[in-house]
Amino acid sequence: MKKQILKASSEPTKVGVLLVNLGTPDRLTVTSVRRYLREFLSDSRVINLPRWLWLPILNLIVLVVRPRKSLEAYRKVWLEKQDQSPLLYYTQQLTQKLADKRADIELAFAMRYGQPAIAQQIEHLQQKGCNRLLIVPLYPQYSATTNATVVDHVAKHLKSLVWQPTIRIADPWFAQPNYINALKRQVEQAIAEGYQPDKILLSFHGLPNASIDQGDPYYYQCLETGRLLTQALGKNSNEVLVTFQSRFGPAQWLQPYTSETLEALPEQGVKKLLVLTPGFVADCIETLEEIAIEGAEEFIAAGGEHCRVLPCLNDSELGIEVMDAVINEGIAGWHKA
Ligand SMILES: C=CC1=C(C)c2cc3[nH]c(cc4nc(cc5[nH]c(cc1n2)c(C)c5CCC(=O)O)C(CCC(=O)O)=C4C)c(C)c3C=C
Ligand SMILES: [Fe+2]
Ligand SMILES: [Fe+2]
Repeated sequence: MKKQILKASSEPTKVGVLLVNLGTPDRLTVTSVRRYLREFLSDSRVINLPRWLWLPILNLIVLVVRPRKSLEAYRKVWLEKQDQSPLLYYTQQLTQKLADKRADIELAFAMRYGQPAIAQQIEHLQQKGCNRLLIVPLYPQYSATTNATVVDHVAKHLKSLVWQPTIRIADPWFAQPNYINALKRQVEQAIAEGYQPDKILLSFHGLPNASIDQGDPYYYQCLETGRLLTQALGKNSNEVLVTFQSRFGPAQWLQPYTSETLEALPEQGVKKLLVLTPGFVADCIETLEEIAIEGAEEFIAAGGEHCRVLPCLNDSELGIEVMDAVINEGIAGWHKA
């Protein structure tokens, strides 16, 4: 036994990077959507209500009503050829392209809810010889509902290990010049292609106001991304709006709400709109169905003429550059000579 530890500890140290996204249904079935929603919405980092109150609501109402409704939304954006949800596909592609670019590190991805599981992927990286791990929650802006639950889950797995890898958690990159510049270049490209919007709208995933009151910095990090992008584009806060989408449940969430704004803008003379969803690394049901399909329809129905929704950075060149910089910052000092 001792011998084995000695042998292992004299082996060179490899760096592993684990990208962690939210999670998504495996298949286009009610059962699969229900399983995913059950795991996601049972997380007390996501729904911060007493369990005795929330679990009956979840099991008797939400998991009865919502899976069918969500399935219809997933059906509209499901990637037929791959038979995968967009979130899984783009996360996989991003990981693959980063791995192709980076021979110096081992890369893998996991999902916080569902497959591939965090524990399984940490084990996989350890088997590849990595005893230094950078965990990258795939969210530019930090929230306890997304980032902290990843860290909780990693820690839960580490608790079962005798020889734990050394762990680092990547910083959120809401203000990183590479990220702001990538968003700026996306906007500039749309304009260069001849699309001259009256306004630009940045729609971030929402959060209950109560989370912010409890100290979650998410709102301020979204506003900072918005401010820096506005500045980089040489525009003002009347030309670039920040709104919040995907409200869930009856509580007050961050405002202004995206859908109310989309409905109000045409009346204010905004006929041509450019929309970005900079809080999402990869396109998913929230960007493709809620914004690019439903949101655009709401804008047109309210009298708007054109609503162009840009894709997330996904596995584009710009997206790879952003994540490459996040990784470099995260593993600084871990590089071997
Ligand atoms: C981008 C960051 C995200 C934050 C912050 C976030 C908080 C948050 N979300 C819910 C409830 C739901 N979110 C859902 C989907 C979803 N959420 C994010 C990201 C953030 N969520 C992504 C990337 C996705 C898409 C997943 C996909 O498969 O494409 C859903 C499910 C959608 C549906 O079934 O209709 C719910 C529900 C809460 C309550 C919350 C913070 C309190
Ligand atoms: Fe969400
Ligand atoms: Fe949604």
